[in-house]
Amino acid sequence: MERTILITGVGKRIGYALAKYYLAQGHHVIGTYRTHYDSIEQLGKLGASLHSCDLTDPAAIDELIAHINEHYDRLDTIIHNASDWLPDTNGLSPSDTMARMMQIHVSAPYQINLALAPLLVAAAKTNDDSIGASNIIHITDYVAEKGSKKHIAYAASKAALHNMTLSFASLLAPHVKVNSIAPAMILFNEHDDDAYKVKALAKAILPREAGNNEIINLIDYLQSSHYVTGRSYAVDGGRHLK
Ligand SMILES: NC(=O)C1=CN([C@@H]2O[C@H](COP(=O)(O)OP(=O)(O)OC[C@H]3O[C@@H](n4cnc5c(N)ncnc54)[C@H](OP(=O)(O)O)[C@@H]3O)[C@@H](O)[C@H]2O)C=CC1
Ligand SMILES: Nc1nc2c(c(=O)[nH]1)N=C([C@H](O)[C@@H](O)CO)CN2
Repeated sequence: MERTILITGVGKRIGYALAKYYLAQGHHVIGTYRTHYDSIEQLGKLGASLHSCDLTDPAAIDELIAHINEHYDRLDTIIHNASDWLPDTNGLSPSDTMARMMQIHVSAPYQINLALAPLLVAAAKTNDDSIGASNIIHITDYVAEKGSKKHIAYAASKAALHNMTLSFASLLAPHVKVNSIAPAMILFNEHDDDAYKVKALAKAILPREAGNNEIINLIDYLQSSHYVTGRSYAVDGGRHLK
């Protein structure tokens, strides 16, 4: 069955991998991006519907929502992937840092979920029992439960994002399942040096750079489930046991 899947932040890394995967599986992908990389051209050639949307701009989010409501009568899955991993020492004031983190990771998903929930419900009501409910997936972070000395505002916003998983799961049942995915070491960044990599890998009892497929496979499972909602799934190499 072809799903219509909205993914935020498809320009690179996990979001780009998710978009490519679901396009290859024959689904219709609506992707949002901020920076127009070559990857956006690639996704367009693969059939994705792509929308520039800076999630710090509520008006841009309203435009995205209006477009989706005008052109679609159903949504099967929303994946809130877009994120800014902003350290506390970043040149902005503390209030601007926290406001930015809460806007991108909490306010934007909140605005999108409330506005597009009717499309998710509409899809679920047309699905036969083998497909079941629609899905919202919030990609949070291991630090939502642990905190972070260097990314306090980021971690707090990801914890708030998970709290919204609880609220939206209660609000939208039984037509929409809402779950969090809390990753740890999925992909290094290009600027990560060897010393950083050794330190980061040592934090887990399964010391590895997990890779995109850990997230893809879990999202496939969550979409296939008929009985999982309001939960967080850790993808973190057993960091809590170190
Ligand atoms: N990579 C990892 O190991 C881990 C990842 N995660 C989470 O997984 C998800 C994906 O991670 P990853 O692929 O590494 O993320 P990246 O930081 O590499 O990319 C995130 C995406 O979000 C977009 N984005 C950032 N700020 C904004 C904004 N203001 N408006 C719109 N889009 C924006 C980026 O666009 P642009 O390119 O324009 O900046 C980019 O496409 C995130 O939610 C992240 O927090 C959690 C733990 C570990
Ligand atoms: N938006 C992002 N969030 C996070 C990233 C990232 O690259 N972009 N990376 C991490 C780290 O991998 C961390 O989990 C391990 O050092 C966390 N969040």
